[in-house]
Formats: sequence, C-alpha cells, structure tokens
Amino acid sequence: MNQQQQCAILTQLADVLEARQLADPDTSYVARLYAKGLDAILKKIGEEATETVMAAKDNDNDKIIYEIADLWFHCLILLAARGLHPDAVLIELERRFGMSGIAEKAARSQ
Ligand SMILES: N=c1c2ncn([C@@H]3O[C@H](COP(=O)(O)OP(=O)(O)OP(=O)(O)O)[C@@H](O)[C@H]3O)c2ncn1[C@@H]1O[C@H](COP(=O)(O)O)[C@@H](O)[C@H]1O
Repeated sequence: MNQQQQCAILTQLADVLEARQLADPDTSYVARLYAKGLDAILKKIGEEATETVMAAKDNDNDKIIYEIADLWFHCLILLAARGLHPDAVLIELERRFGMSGIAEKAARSQ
C-alpha cells in the first residue's frame, strides 16, 4: 500500500464517520455510538486499548493488528464527534517527526 492509498483510507473513513452523525442509529453502528454520547465512545476506546495490550501480552500479531484497527477506528469516531479531522493528528505527527524523517523512512522502506 502506498502513502496515497494510506491517506485515502483515513480521509474516506473520516468522511463516512462525519456523514454518520446524521444517520439513523437503527441502521448504523457509528450513529448508535454518537447517539449514546461521548462517554460511550470513550468507553469503546478504553476497551479497544485494553484489548490491544492483551493481544500484545499474548504475542499474537494478528490480534494486535485487529485490535489496533478497532482502536484507531474508535479514535476516528472521537475526532469526528469533536468536529476534528484526522489531518490534524497527521499534521501534529509530521510536526514532531519532521518531513526529513518521513522522506528518510520512505527511502529506507524501498
Ligand atoms: N470500520 C468499521 C469498524 N471497525 C470496527 N467496527 C465495529 O466496532 C466494534 C468493535 O467492538 P468490539 O470488538 O467490542 O465488538 P462488539 O462486541 O461487537 O462491540 P459492541 O457491540 O460491544 O460495541 C464492532 O461492533 C465492529 O463491528 C466497525 N464498524 C464499522 N466500520 C465501518 O465504518 C463505516 C460506518 O459503519 P456503520 O455506521 O455501521 O454504517 C462502514 O464503512 C463500516 O464498514
């Protein structure tokens, strides 16, 4: 997967999560979570973080990937619920890491 595809997944998912703010809770998991409120979203993030830790303690790489996908997914829901876009997080990571670091890593992975 190239960098463009990685960003497209985040952006498209963020768009879907934003649109789900107006969706029917009866037909959408995400709309149901929004309807339950911020505490329910935070509870899911806590659960998924704990499940990630347990997967790592079990040395189960497949489970680590699965649980981190759940964790990121629910963090994206939190961002959308707060009116934030994942770009803001990517910009913060870029600020810390620096563009030179990203270029270096990309070169190393080729
Ligand atoms: N990517 C995801 C996704 N990842 C994880 N999950 C859900 O997150 C939950 C993870 O919680 P758990 O592992 O605790 O499983 P669970 O016991 O079923 O969860 P609970 O019912 O207890 O909350 C599961 O219900 C998963 O189905 C997701 N649900 C939806 N999507 C995508 O998000 C978009 C919007 O989804 P809807 O709002 O359902 O249309 C669609 O494109 C979906 O494909």
